[in-house]
Amino acid sequence: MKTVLVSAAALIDIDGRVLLTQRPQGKPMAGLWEFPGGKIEPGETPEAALIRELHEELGIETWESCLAPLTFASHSYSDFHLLMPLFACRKWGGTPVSREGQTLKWVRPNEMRAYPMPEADVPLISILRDWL
Ligand SMILES: Nc1nc2c([nH]c(=O)n2[C@H]2C[C@H](O)[C@@H](COP(=O)(O)OP(=O)(O)OP(=O)(O)O)O2)c(=O)[nH]1
Ligand SMILES: [Mg+2]
Repeated sequence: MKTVLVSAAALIDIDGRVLLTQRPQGKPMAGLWEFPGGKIEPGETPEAALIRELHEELGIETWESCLAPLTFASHSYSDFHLLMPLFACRKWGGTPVSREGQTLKWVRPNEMRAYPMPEADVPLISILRDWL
C-alpha cells in the first residue's frame, strides 16, 4: 500500500484554542474537521510543505523556527497509509482566512469530540489535550 506523507499544524491561539478546518464538498473526507496542512511534495521537507500549505489554504505566513514537532498520525485507510507529522505553531503572521472554501473554527481540545475528524486524527485529540 502507498504511504502518503502529509504535514499538518495545530495552530494555537493565546486562549489555547486550536484551528480546525472543515474539508470542503467534493474532496475526499468532505465535511470532516482536520488540522490545516497537506501533502508533502517530492524533495520538500515537512516544514517547507507546511509553510507552503498554510499560506495556500489560510493566507498566513509562518517560519520553520515557529514549528515545534508535537506528535504524528500513522493510520491505514482502505486505499493508502497516512503518515502525518503534527507541528504545534503559536506564532504566525496575518489572520487565517478560508482560501479554499473550507470553514474555519477555533476549538478547545476538550470540545474536539463534537467535531467529526478523519480516523487518523482521533488519537491526536487526547495528546493535544494533555499537552495544552
Ligand atoms: N490536512 C490534513 N489532512 C488529513 C488530516 N487527517 C487526515 O487523515 N488527512 C488526510 C486527508 C487527505 O487524504 C490527506 C491530505 O489531505 P489534503 O487534502 O489536505 O492534501 P492537500 O492540501 O495537499 O490537497 P490536494 O492538493 O491534494 O487537494 O491526508 C488532517 O488532520 N489534516
Ligand atoms: Mg490540505
